[in-house]
Amino acid sequence: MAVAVPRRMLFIDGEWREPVLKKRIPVVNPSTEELIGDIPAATAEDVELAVDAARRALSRNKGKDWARASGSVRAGYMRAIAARIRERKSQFAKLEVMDCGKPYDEATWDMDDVAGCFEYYADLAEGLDAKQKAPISLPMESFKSYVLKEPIGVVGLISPWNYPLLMATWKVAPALAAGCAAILKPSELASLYV
Ligand SMILES: NC(=O)c1ccc[n+]([C@@H]2O[C@H](COP(=O)([O-])OP(=O)(O)OC[C@H]3O[C@@H](n4cnc5c(N)ncnc54)[C@H](O)[C@@H]3O)[C@@H](O)[C@H]2O)c1
Ligand SMILES: NCCCC=O
Repeated sequence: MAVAVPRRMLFIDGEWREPVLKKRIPVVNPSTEELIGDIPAATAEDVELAVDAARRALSRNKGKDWARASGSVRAGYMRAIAARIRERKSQFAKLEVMDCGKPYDEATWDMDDVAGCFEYYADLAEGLDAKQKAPISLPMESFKSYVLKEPIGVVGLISPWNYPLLMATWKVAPALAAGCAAILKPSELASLYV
C-alpha cells in the first residue's frame, strides 16, 4: 500500500520552489503515527511571490492567454488535468491514505470525483462561451445592453484536510473555469498531493 513520499516544494510561477524561509512541516501518518516526510511551510514572503506571479499570469498577452481566453480553451486544460488524475489515480489515492488516514477504496472514489469535478467545470466553461454577451431586452431601441462575464481576478483558496485533493478541486476547478488565477493554500495536515 505505501508509496514513496515525494519531496514536496511550492509551485509558484510555473516552477517548483523551496519556500523563501526554508521552513518545513512534518507529515505524520495518522494510522501508524510514523513520521513519513515533510511539506514546505509557506510564509507571507511566498504568498507575495505567488500573488505577483498570479497577477502577471492574468495580464500576460493582454489577458488572452487565460482570463480572456475562451471557455473552451480553458476547458481543454481542465480536461487534460482530469485525464492525468485518472492516469495517476492509484498513486494519489495511496498518498491520501498515508496523509489523512482514510480507507484506500474511499480515496480511490475521491480521485474519480476529482476528475469528474474538473470535467463538470470544463463543461460549464464551454457553456460560458455561448452565454457571453447575451443581449438584454430593453424598452428603448436606442439603447443596447448585454451581459459580459469576466473573471474576478486572483483568488486565494484554503482547502481542508479530510478530502485533500477533492476539496481543493471544488475550489480550483470553478476558479479556473471562470478564468481566474488561483492561489491554493492546502491544509497543513494533508498536503502530500501537492
Ligand atoms: N472540511 C470539509 O469537509 C469541507 C467541505 C467543503 C468545503 N470546505 C471548505 O474548505 C475550507 C476549509 O475548511 P476546514 O473544514 O478545513 O475549515 P477550518 O476552519 O478547519 O480551516 C482551517 C484551515 O484554514 C487555514 N487558515 C485559517 N486562517 C488562515 C489565514 N489567516 N491564512 C491562511 N490560512 C488560514 C488553516 O491553516 C487551516 O488549514 C472552508 O472554506 C470550508 O468551507 C470544507
Ligand atoms: N463526497 C465528498 C464530500 C466532501 C465534503 O463535503
